[in-house]
Amino acid sequence: MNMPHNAFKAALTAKHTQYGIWAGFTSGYAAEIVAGTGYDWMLIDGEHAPNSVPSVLNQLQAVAPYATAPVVRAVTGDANLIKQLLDVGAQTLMIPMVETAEQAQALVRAMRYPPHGIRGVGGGLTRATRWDGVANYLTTAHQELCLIVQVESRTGVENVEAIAAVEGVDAVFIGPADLSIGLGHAGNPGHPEVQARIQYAVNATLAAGKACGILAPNEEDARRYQGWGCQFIAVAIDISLLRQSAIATLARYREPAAVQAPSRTY
Ligand SMILES: O=C(O)C(=O)C[C@H](O)[C@@H](O)CO
Repeated sequence: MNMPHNAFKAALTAKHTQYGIWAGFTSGYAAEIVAGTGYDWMLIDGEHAPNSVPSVLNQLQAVAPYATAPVVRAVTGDANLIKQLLDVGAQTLMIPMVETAEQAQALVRAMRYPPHGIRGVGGGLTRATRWDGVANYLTTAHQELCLIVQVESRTGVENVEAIAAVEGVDAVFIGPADLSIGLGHAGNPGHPEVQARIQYAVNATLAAGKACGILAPNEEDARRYQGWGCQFIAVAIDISLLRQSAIATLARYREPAAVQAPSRTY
């Protein structure tokens, strides 16, 4: 059996933007609905959605038949958690709040087998190897694995050149919500200081020859970041889409005062 192809990693060098959607429902059923809608990639969020390794596995299995590539965000860069997520078959990992090149190097090592890293061998127990069905998994796995580090703090942006330059880091993903609150502009990623740092981080990442991504559910933001050179942009969050649509539908029938105004992080 051949190694499953990582369509997300392959597309990072494509000329056209990869549009993604945040998947926060933690269920295979909901993830499959999202995967059937045609986005290039979807983010299974293990940081802020209440996911576990088994629930991530369930979603990876549910979306496997679809063209939408799953990206899994871990809650931390812990090497043991990374090992488990890779073993259940995640091929692209996003790790939040990376602030130094040393942290990025440790993440690369967590994703690679010795002598290049510290990943333990799960072998025939793991979905990643298709229970030992994939030939030469131990020596070729790294070719289809993809590491995205999140830069989303003042310190992270200060160190972004060094972070992006780390061999084995495939992409940098900017977190506008955390960056804005960290800079003292809670809920205001559009603040000029935040925007200046985002643009700086995008430029530095591209200059290092790495791909840059960002979350931008607001269309104007998404198009601006696209213009700055971001190659993969999450333009929607499934939970927000449901809530906004539910509110808008009810608003067509109820008095405006009786309908909740949606509040936004972005
Ligand atoms: O800082 C950000 O922006 C992110 O990292 C994304 C948020 O965590 C996202 O979950 C908000 O919905």
